[in-house]
Amino acid sequence: MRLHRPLVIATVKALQEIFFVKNPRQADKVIEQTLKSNKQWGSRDRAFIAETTYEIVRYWRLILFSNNLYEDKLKAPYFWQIVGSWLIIKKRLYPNADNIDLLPKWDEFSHIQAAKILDRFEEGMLIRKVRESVPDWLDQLCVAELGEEKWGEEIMAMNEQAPVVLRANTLKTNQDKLQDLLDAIEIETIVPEGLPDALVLKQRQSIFRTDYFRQGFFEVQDAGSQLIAPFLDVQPGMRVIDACAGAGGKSLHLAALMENKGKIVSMDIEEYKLVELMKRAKRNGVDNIEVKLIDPKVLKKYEASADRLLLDVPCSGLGVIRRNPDSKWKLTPEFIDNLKVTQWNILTEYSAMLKSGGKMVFATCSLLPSESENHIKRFMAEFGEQWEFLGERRTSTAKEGYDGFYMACLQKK
Ligand SMILES: C[S@@+](CC[C@H](N)C(=O)[O-])C[C@H]1O[C@@H](n2cnc3c(N)ncnc32)[C@H](O)[C@@H]1O
Repeated sequence: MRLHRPLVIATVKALQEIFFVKNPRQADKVIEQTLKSNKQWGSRDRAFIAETTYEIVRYWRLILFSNNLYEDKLKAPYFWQIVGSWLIIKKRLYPNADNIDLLPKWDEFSHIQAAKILDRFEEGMLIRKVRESVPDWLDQLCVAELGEEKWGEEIMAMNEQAPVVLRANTLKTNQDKLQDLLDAIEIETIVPEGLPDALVLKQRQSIFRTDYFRQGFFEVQDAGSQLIAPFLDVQPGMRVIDACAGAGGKSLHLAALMENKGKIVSMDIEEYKLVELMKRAKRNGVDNIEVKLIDPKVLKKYEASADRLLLDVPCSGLGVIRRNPDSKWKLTPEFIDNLKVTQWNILTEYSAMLKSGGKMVFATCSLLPSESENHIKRFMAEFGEQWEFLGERRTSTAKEGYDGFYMACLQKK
C-alpha cells in the first residue's frame, strides 16, 4: 500500500483534535466530521483515515512508549512521528494487514528511526498496561475487580476491531430475507449463532447509504446489546417503560418484539436524544413509542404503571471500548464513582414505576461488577422482600466476541 500525503495530513489533524487541542473532542465525532468535510475521498481513503485514527487511539500508550514520547510534553509536529511510527509498529503487530511498503521520505518523517522504535516496542509488549494501552489507574481498577487473568483476556480482545452487527427490523423484514436483500447488493453477511435477528457484515462497508437502511429494514446494534430487550420478556400489548432510552437502540428493539402493539414510554434526561429516537422510530415504522423528558413529576406520574421496565443505565462503557477506544483516555476514577451513585439512584427510584408482578431489567455496558452485579446484590439485600431475582447474564468480548454487557432481570412481588 502507498501512503498519500493528504490522508496523513487529515489523520494527523484528527489526532490533534482528539489528544492535543485545549478542548479535545471524541474520536468518533472527529472522524465523522473529517470524512464529512472531505466528500471527494473514495471509500479506501476514508477507511484509511478512520481505521488509522482509531488504531492510534487504541494503541496510544504503546505508540508513545515506542517513541519515548510523554503525553504532557507533546508538540503539534510530533503527531507526524506518531502516525509514521504506528505504520511501522502495525506491520509487526498485524503482519497480514494491508500495510504500507515503506514510509515515504517526507521531511515530517525524518526523525523516525524504525529500528529504535521497534526495539522499544518489543520492551513495551512485555508490560500489559503498555501493550494493551490503558492508563495505570484503569489497569489497577480492572485487575482489582476482575483479576489479572480475566482482565488480561478481555482487554486484549477489546483491542481488536469490532465487527459491524445489524439487527433486522422484524416489523419490516427478518434475518433470512434481509440477508438475501443485502446479498443482492453485494453486502455479504454471516448469521451469528443464537441471535434470531442479527447479521454480521463479512467486510466493513458503508451501509447507511443503502435504501434498506433508509427504509428502516435494519439498525446497527452489537450482538451483546441485542440480548437485552429479549431479556425483558415483553409481549405485544404490554405497557413498557425504557427509562434511560437515549437515542432508542433498545426501545426500537422492544417495539419490534412487541409487534408495534401496546405502549413504550421512552424516557431520558437529554431531549436531543429523544428527538433522534423519534426520527429512528419513524424510519423503523414504529408507532407505539411515546417519549418523555424525565423530571420528578414524570416519575410520580408513572408510579406503579409499567408491566416491564428497562433501566439501561449510564455507565463507564468499559465493555464497549473496542468501539470507543478513546474512553480509555477520557474516563477518570472520579467520573466512574459518580456514575455508580447515579446508577444506584436510578435503580432504587425508578423501580417504583413498575407494577406489582412486573419485570425489570437493569443493564450496563461495563465490565465492572461495581457498576453492575454489586448494585443488584445490594438491591436484593436491601429490598429483597419486595423483589425476586430471576437471573443475570454477562457477555464477554474474549469468549463470545460480543461487546461486554451485563443484564439482570428482577420481578416485583
Ligand atoms: C447506556 S445509555 C442508553 C442507551 C440506550 N438505551 C440505547 O439502547 O441506545 C444511558 C442513557 O441514560 C441517560 N441518563 C443519564 N442519567 C439519567 C437519569 N438520571 N435518568 C434517566 N436517564 C439518564 C443518558 O442520557 C443516556 O442516554
